[in-house]
Amino acid sequence: KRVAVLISGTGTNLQALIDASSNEDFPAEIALVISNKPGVKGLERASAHGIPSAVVHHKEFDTRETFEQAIQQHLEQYKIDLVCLAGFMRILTPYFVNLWKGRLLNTHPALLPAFKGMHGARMAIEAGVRISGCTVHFVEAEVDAGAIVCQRAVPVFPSDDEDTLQDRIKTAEHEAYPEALQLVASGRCSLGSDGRLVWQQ
Ligand SMILES: Nc1nc2ccc(CNc3ccc(C(=O)NCCCC(=O)O)cc3)cc2c(=O)[nH]1
Ligand SMILES: N[C@@H]1O[C@H](COP(=O)(O)O)[C@@H](O)[C@H]1O
Repeated sequence: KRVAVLISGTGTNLQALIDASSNEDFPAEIALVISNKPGVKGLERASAHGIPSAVVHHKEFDTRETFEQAIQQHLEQYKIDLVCLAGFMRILTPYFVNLWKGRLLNTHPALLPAFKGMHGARMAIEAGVRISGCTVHFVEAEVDAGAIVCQRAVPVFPSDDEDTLQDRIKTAEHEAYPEALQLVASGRCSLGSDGRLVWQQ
């Protein structure tokens, strides 16, 4: 499967997917990286591995749909089969989500359905939970609400602040995302028409 990874920043999850895909038994190759922000570290990671990349800057478009159409053109050009959001921070409209239903994954830095939104680690600290983690899920129009493919739990220590917890969560994501991509790219896991996860026996 040809995979495009959409980023907005440092790209440590992108790096984890690149590293996992370098094993020839892995059922996916990272064929394209798209960032909505120029000059981010994730773009350097792509070029360091000879992976084509593009910047589609959302501020250059009048509407969300035209921004997403520009992304779609790159995905078609590179014959992409699956899209992975990895720190991609723009909400996608139903236009894009419906084009990629069942072929669009995201990683969230909390154990969904808890702590939806931008600041999963911060909300866990504020809530005083003792366990948090990450969730890889299919992307639906409703934010952070798609069928869950993989989750990893991490402990929350009394000494933790948002940064130390976010770091531990990222380490868990770097295991969970390749596992989730493996499951979906191999066809082991898919999204049912009822929006629930389907496991091939
Ligand atoms: N439709 C759909 N699209 C998404 C886009 C990104 C992410 C990543 N997680 C995200 C979760 C929340 C946000 C957010 O609230 N950003 C501030 C507003 C930015 C903007 O105006 O665009 C961004 C990414 C998840 C989803 C999702 O679950 N469903
Ligand atoms: N949405 C969150 O943003 C972070 C992106 O990190 P990176 O992959 O760019 O290092 C990840 O923790 C992801 O869950």
